[in-house]
Amino acid sequence: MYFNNDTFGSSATSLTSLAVVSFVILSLYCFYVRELTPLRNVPGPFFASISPLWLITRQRTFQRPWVDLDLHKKYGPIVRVSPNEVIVSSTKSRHVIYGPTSKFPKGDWYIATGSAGWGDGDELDFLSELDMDKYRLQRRLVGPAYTDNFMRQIEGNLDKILERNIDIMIQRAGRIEDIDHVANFLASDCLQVATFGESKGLLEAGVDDGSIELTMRLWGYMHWVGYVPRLHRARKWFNIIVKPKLRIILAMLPSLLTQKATIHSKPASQMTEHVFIWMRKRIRDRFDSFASENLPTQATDIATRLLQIHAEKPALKPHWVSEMLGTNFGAGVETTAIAISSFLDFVISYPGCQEKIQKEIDEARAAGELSKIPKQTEIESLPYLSACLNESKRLHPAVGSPLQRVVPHGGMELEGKWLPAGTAIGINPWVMGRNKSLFGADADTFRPERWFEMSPEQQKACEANSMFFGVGVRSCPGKHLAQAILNKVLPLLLMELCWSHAQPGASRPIRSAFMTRLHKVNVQWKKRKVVRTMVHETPQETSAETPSQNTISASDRSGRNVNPIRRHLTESLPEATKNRSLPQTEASLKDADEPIVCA
Ligand code: HEM
Repeated sequence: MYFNNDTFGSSATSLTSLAVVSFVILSLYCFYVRELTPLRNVPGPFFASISPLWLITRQRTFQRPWVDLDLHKKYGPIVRVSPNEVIVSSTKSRHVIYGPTSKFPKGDWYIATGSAGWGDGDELDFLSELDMDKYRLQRRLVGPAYTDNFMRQIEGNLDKILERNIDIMIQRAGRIEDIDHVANFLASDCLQVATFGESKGLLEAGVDDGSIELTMRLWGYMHWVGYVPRLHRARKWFNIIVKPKLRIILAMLPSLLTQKATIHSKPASQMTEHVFIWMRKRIRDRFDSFASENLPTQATDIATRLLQIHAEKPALKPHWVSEMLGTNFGAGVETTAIAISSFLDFVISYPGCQEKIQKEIDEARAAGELSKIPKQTEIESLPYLSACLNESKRLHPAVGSPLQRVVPHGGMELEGKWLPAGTAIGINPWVMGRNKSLFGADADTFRPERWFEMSPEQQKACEANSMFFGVGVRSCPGKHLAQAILNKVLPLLLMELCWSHAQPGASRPIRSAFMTRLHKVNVQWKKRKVVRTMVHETPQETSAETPSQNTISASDRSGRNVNPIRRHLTESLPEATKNRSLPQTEASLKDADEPIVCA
């Protein structure tokens, strides 16, 4: 082929013209989104204001909590993080966006957590649901299976698995373990027994059955694709073409492969089927029992309770029951595991903290206020442990990304800036948990003592602003379930075991993909030498009135305005123990003389 100089010349000219035109269009676009839209007055990084790519690349660092904290430090209480998105940090904004009278719907980010055309639109999928009438109906229907009272009805199931698991952990003392794995195994076993009354014994098997890996991968995808929801919606075509069974296999494939690799090093007896396959079988069994009217009248697990509700109120459709049961695992395991692991990590790291909690536990045991497998309500006899839990909840909430909402019709002014309708807006729970106006100048520090220094009003304000379980109408439906597990597991783990980091002095690395886990933090534990026997093991009476599940309560179960932490402050622990009139049984006298040390 023959080209003359004119051909080269004209194609070079047209390329140059194309580049110039593209540059001009891009510059005009940048100028428009940066300077002519109503968000132009909101401070923030330049690139964030012209393209969502800035935010997506930050998401891909898996360090979103630190990104948002740094942004607020640099730019103030309102920051533009994308052409159409801002984050805010004040308690006032929190009230406006998420409060009881809020009209802010969930943002498009949540589309990525939904099915993108998998189903027929009639699913129960709380996290991504936008139809508020349907949402309210579904929450009302499933509500009785998640109340604080019902959690006490299923407590026996939790006791059994915890008794077994703590024995296994004692046998494994001295091993180096990833704290995230151990916490996931514990949380998964607890949620299995709470849901179905039985567990496949993940902690005992000591291997990921694929569920931990799968959940991590799913969040790894959802947390960034949420910022390009069109991409997720495009999957609808994939879902239409590929049959549902094949889709499930494809979704599970990476975790099945990982599971195989892990399990090969284990004896065959320890092999364990994927939790989602296990779950589907249990759901089918329950429906079969239901069809043959073999359901027990007294529900001791959530599956039975939901089927009872379905029998009473057919508006709770069978597939909604299945989906809600699946939610216990999809939404419950990782979050509960994060709460367990971050609490333990803080307690190990804060000098003297573990010893102080253990002393408190021993004193409560000796006073007959704490069972060998702690009851949910007995957490009230552990004010210092509760204060530590409050600290870890505020400093390391499970969700580490802003809870995205949308400015409603008409727009509004917030933090002195005008935000047009449709602007995405949110507060990161990590940011609210470190709010200095609530927690003081040292809000970034883990210091449980702060909870003893607060007035009841201050404590109430901290409680009301907690975002640990989400906020308002869209707050977590599983909070009583999760809190019931935490109230039992945390005292038990410290009653029986002494914890330490495998590499002392190491930092606390996180991996945040909406769910914010500790990343590769290795721990060890030893059995504690002395675990006191309780004077009398009779379970405490349960009460309909319960303290708030978000943080420690400002009033006791009888309704008196007694803050257990303040009570703890006024009666210092040793004094409180001295004043208790302990029954002088042989066991209590013998225990009182023994030193409490870690083996
Ligand atoms: C310690 C454990 C848990 C923590 C820290 C936690 C935290 C949260 C948070 C922060 C939200 C709000 C998310 C948002 O607004 O985007 C939420 C929502 C949700 N949680 Fe939990 N959760 C826990 C356990 C559970 C359990 C056990 C279940 C099982 C039922 C559950 C089910 C859900 C569901 C379905 C939603 C969506 C609600 C909605 O969007 O309206 N969570 N959770």
